[in-house]
Amino acid sequence: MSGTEAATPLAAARAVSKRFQRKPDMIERFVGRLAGSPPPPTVHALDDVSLEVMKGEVVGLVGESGCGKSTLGRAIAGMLPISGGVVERQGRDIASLKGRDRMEMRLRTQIIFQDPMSSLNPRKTVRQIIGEAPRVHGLLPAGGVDALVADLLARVGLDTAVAGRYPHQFSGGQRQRLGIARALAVQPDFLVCDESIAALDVSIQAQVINLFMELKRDLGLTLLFISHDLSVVQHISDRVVVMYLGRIVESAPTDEIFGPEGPRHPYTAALLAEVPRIDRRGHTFSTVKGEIPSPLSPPGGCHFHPRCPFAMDICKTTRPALKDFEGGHSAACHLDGGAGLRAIKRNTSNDK
Ligand SMILES: Nc1ncnc2c1ncn2[C@@H]1O[C@H](COP(=O)(O)OP(=O)(O)OP(=O)(O)O)[C@@H](O)[C@H]1O
Repeated sequence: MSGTEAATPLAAARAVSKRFQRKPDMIERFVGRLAGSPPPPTVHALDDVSLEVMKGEVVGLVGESGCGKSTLGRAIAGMLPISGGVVERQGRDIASLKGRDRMEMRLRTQIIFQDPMSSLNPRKTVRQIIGEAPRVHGLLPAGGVDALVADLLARVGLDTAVAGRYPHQFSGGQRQRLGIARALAVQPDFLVCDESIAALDVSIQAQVINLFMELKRDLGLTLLFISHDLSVVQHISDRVVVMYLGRIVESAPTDEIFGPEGPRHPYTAALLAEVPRIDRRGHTFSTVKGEIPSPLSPPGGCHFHPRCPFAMDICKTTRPALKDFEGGHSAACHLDGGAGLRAIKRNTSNDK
């Protein structure tokens, strides 16, 4: 470094930034080095995923960390560009919409994140946080911001007197309620709840789940409920969708997947086996073995085959199609001619 030597990292950063201002060609040289390095590896966070959510439905989306749940939720909410395929709302491709139509469609899907603190502006009051988006988008009711804020606070179970407070003055559960109130302020009909209760104490989790159920009932909301916790998903969802390494491997009504017939895919069975339940003695096949493979180089054929206790040769080479069965159940598995675990379960119970 020429000229004055920077004494602290901050001073050094300032000095570098000044040099860039004086010599813009240095930026070009820096970019040139990056461009010459090998291209970064590509992760296909979603691989030929197709998900339909019906109006008023609660869909639980489960799977191990990194399988693509959040990516799918964000893509549905229009927060992430997708490299192929479409996201449709009532038959309309949301990417094809322009101007006001596009904005209205975006507002109709809102995401509730895991950590409300990181998505609530700490410098703004509750009134500002809740009132901002509806004001910007011309969605304020006749009574103005105050009426809207009071209505939403009451709806999420908070005292209307807290409108002048800041996010740090609330507990974790209360902040999540604020996050929900802010989402509701733009009148969505579809909420993507991305691990929305994962950071809360168990007793608070139950309260927030009940709030989601009340909102669904009272406002006719549709929910995509992303969670690691299968017992929560069982409680809240009408349908369970299971993802593994960017693919949907099973989708079924909750009653069926948690009922006596159980899942058709060994991965779902392994996930379920890890949920402690007193009524499932003799129902457990295996627990999921080993680490989830790197999404940078997923295994060929069925991505789950290296961990599957029932893997066959075909599983190593051929991707199983997601096959539809009666009752709205679908699974992607080569077992039992594509019927999944059912034959093995039947044989196991006959042997007893
Ligand atoms: N911004 C990003 N840049 C690069 N890779 C990403 C990005 N976001 C996600 N990924 C990758 O995409 C894959 C899917 O990630 P995603 O967060 O959707 O999974 P997830 O199932 O929601 O995991 P978790 O339960 O841990 O949140 C992972 O391999 C992840 O590393």
